[in-house]
Amino acid sequence: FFALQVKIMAQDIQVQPTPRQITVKGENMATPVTFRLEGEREANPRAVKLLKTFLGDRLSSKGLPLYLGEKGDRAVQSRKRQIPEQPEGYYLEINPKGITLAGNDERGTYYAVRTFMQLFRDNHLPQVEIRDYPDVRFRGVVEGFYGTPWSHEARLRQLRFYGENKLNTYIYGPKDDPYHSSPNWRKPYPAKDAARIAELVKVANENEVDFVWAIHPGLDIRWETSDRDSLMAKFEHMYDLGVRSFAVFFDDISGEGAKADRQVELLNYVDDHFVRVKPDVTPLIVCPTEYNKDWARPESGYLATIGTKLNPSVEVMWTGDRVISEITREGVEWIREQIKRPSYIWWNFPVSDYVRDHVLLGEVYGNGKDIAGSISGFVANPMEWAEASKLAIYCVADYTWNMQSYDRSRSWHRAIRAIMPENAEAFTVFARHNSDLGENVHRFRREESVEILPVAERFMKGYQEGRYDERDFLALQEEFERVAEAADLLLVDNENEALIEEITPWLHQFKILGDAGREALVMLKAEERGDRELFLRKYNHVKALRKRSYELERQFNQNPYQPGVKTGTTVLQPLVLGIFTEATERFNRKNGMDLPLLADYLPCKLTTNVPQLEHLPLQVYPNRVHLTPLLEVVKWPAGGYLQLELDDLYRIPGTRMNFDVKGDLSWGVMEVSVDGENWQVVTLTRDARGRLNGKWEDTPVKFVRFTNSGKDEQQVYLREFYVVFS
Ligand SMILES: CCCCCN1[C@H](CO)[C@@H](O)[C@H](O)[C@@H]1CC(=O)NC
Repeated sequence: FFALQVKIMAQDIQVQPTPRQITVKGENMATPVTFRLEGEREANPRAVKLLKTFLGDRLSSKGLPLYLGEKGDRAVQSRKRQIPEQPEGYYLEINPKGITLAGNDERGTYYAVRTFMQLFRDNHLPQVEIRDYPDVRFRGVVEGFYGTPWSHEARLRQLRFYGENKLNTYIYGPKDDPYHSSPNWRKPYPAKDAARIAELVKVANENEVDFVWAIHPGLDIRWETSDRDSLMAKFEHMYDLGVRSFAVFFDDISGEGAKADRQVELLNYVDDHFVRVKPDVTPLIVCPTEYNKDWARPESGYLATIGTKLNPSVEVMWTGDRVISEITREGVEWIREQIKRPSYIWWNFPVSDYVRDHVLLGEVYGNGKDIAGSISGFVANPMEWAEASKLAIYCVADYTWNMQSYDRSRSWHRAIRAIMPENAEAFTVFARHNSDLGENVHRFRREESVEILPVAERFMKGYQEGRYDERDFLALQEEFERVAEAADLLLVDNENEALIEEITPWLHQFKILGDAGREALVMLKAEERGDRELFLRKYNHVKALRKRSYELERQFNQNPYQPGVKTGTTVLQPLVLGIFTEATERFNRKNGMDLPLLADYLPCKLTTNVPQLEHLPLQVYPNRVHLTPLLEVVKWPAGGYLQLELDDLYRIPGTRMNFDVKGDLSWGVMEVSVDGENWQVVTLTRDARGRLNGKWEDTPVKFVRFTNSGKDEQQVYLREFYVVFS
């Protein structure tokens, strides 16, 4: 019986991340009024500071002894053999005779204190022994996305969050910071920015987080000593600001900067003459140009060069089989062969810079639990929404510390309670329906609205076949009510204002979705009862809600890629539209009316034979359609075409393309057609900014296409491509 009881008690002891081994040694004990701290002179000063701040006036020269220190320190000598050998491992013991917080190294001691703080209750302490250490050596976040870099305050909050969750790495690499990338990577930061970096380093150290400063020189680096010296000088400048961990990113570049042997020569030089001569700099990290298997070209010999010529101590990053992909055992073993070392995973989730109208709040899943042996690091690339990214980051902390015990749902629920303790329920409802990305160029998808999906599918099928289960109807009604409630509760929440500020546009959209869902269900019942007056009232209400939704889309989160605010796109939005459409069509038939359906605006079909454009989502507005711009270079083969087919005949008062091409664009031809057979050429003029503009005011047309009519493949950036209709 006792063993069972002990087991139960071990489970209700919540430590984050999940420790490797907890042994309950007896009943809970009363929390001592005071503690006598032993070992503070030798122990990790950051651990001492954290513990003393936490215990405050419970510290005294009398009271229960609390032994703190690293393996080899006198204070924890008697427990030396209990301390795990692994880096950052620790041993924690609480019993009526005393408390021991002993690290295998300084960071281990710090983590023992963090665990102790989580176990602490004012009136009782569990009698436990914990032996714990992380699976993955380097764990954390790479701020490596395109878009608005995180604010200084957001970064400070992140670093404290990492300290609480035993993440030990933050890589600073925002693509849109001109001093990280071109054109100013050669220049020192202006004083104000430099001071902020120095403060980040200080706070990172306090939280036992390595602040890794990354440089992204590849867009315009010249393989000469002058640029090598510029890079060394910049690293010295960052060293003077307190940075002790460095990275060089060669991702998302082409041309000269992408040459493997040149990159390796530079990296080995930096490793030999900077990293290894400084007394306290951690191993250099590189992000290779071929950073995923999909982009790896064995014939280029790029990875082979990295594997055979790059100093073995340099860490090599990897995003998996594709730019955005789940990390599998097979995948990490493949790359390990190529680069002759474990890979340092750069996981492109929850980054959303290619689906900017979505927030990604879903569970962290799909990565192997058996990959720890083949990787040296695992850092997540987050969204530009720092607070909202904490949900996934919390789960990554859990997963990378103790893979075998990682439970995606338990971790996700704990993450929500950690981030929104008061409104955990409301935030859970919101996060459940804001997790998928929708159609996107990387074709990476996540589950969404998992619980309600079977009910929604069963109900819609039943409704269309003329009989549905009333219980399903009520379940959907309840869900839409929860959606509306959650939105309002979160909009007035003040426990995490920074988070609410980030997601407010999505909360407004979520409220509209909840209201529209409830009203569409009332429409359905009114139609069944033949209550014309009520039906028309609710019909008009849903249309008004739809219009408000589109207005929000154009007011918030405007960016040149995926402007707007999408929520519940995978299940709830289609469900509302489906109910509204079916009810309205029935009403029209029964009453000889022709109430228009929700103008989903100008449905427009894209067809193309350019591989990278095949799954491009369209941004459709009442009289315009935009192609989603792409971050990566598009290889447009000779004869490659892109065609838009409209639902009717329209004039085209304007069309614009920006391919960010300095050179000749005569290979590009734009044509229009009424029937998709006979085409007329549209005259294109190039404006001062190199954009191609055209229009077609003659006979209305149904098709627009753009073709590479030259004989060579063209490499362009799809910065902007839209067509206006009238
Ligand atoms: C132009 C390359 C498109 C891939 C860009 N990926 C991410 C996803 O959009 C982006 O956030 C990040 O900068 C990045 C580059 C990358 O993954 N490097 C290892």
